[in-house]
Amino acid sequence: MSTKTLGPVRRKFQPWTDPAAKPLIEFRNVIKRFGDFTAVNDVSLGIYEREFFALLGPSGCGKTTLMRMVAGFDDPTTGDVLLAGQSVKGLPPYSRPVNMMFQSYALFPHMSVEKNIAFGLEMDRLPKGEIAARVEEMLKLVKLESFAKRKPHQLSGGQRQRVALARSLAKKPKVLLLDEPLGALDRKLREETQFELMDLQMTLGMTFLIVTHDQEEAMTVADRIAVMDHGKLIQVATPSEIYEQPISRYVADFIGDVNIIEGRVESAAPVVTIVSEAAGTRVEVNSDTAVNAGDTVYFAIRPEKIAISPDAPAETGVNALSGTVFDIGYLGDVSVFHVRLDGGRTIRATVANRHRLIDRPISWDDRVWLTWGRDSGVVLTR
Ligand SMILES: Nc1ncnc2c1ncn2[C@@H]1O[C@H](COP(=O)(O)OP(=O)(O)OP(=O)(O)O)[C@@H](O)[C@H]1O
Repeated sequence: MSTKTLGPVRRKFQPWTDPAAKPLIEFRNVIKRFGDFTAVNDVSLGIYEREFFALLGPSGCGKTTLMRMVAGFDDPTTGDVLLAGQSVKGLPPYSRPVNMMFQSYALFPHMSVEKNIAFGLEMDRLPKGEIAARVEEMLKLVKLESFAKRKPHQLSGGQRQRVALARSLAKKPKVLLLDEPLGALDRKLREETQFELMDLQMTLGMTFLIVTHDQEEAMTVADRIAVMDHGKLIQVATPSEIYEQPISRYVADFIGDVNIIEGRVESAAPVVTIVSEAAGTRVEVNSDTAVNAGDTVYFAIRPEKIAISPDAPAETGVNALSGTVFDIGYLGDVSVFHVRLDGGRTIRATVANRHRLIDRPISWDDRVWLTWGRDSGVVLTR
């Protein structure tokens, strides 16, 4: 199975960078209030045909509400939602070219797998032959051909989830909305199903909008991610941009692990030099962030970008801090070293375990050096 981000076709798939491209789904200054509570706060966003788009954020940030307004279960209080350039405000769910698959999907327990998949098509009174052909196609797509006659209780959780997916795909909606679609699956199955979803989405050429609070899932499946907080879009970008160039501490912290060092800009050019009293250090960064001497800023660096060594660095021009190891988290593939700097604060550095760990070269209470280059971290102003 292939990941689409590696494919040559997918690599060029960036309609959001094309000023002539028209979004398939568009939110225009959407505000949604429930009483005096604002669940969605002035969201403007375009999602393009064939895009796999993820809404990511903590519980209650407004992800599902945003999606429900596409599906037609809710309408904006103000602003507009458009599908293919047409406002869908006021249109009932069944008149929209959209289908929504819920986490707590309700398969009909008394119906077989094939009946479940056929249900929507029968409601639409499609000819019998066409329904049979479509059901067969869907069963093949989700690899459940041999399970057609079973009832939902005779399936595993993952298989049930695939039936729900087949059911929501059967009507071939232009847009499929997935609300935590893999929530019920264990980690291994979840990861496999993520790749299946990506393959399906590519094969069918559909537009997928997924809601998740699992950042790894969003990073894996999505072409772009919107990180939300309190009803607002904080950053909308590709997974790698979100990870490598977060625009704020909130985003940096929400996606993956990060060390954040607060400091003051000592000089802004040609490299940004930050002095941090709390960390007892000076950091040099190549940065595009517009800052001025004297500004308070935050230096953010991912643990895997910090090298850890018992020896002081030989090179000049790298950032180097010394400290003492006070904790080591062994995660199998990587080890996370918690290092207390001489100034008192803690930095985490991750090391890939490329060899089987029998004796650790670095252990508890060891004195170590942490080093990184000028391009390894980012400067954040908020
Ligand atoms: N019908 C409603 N009436 C009142 N408040 C609502 C209603 N629907 C949602 N809310 C509130 O709006 C906010 C956003 O809810 P929403 O379901 O969009 O969050 P979410 O980001 O999807 O969260 P989760 O990850 O927990 O599903 C929440 O604070 C929720 O309590």
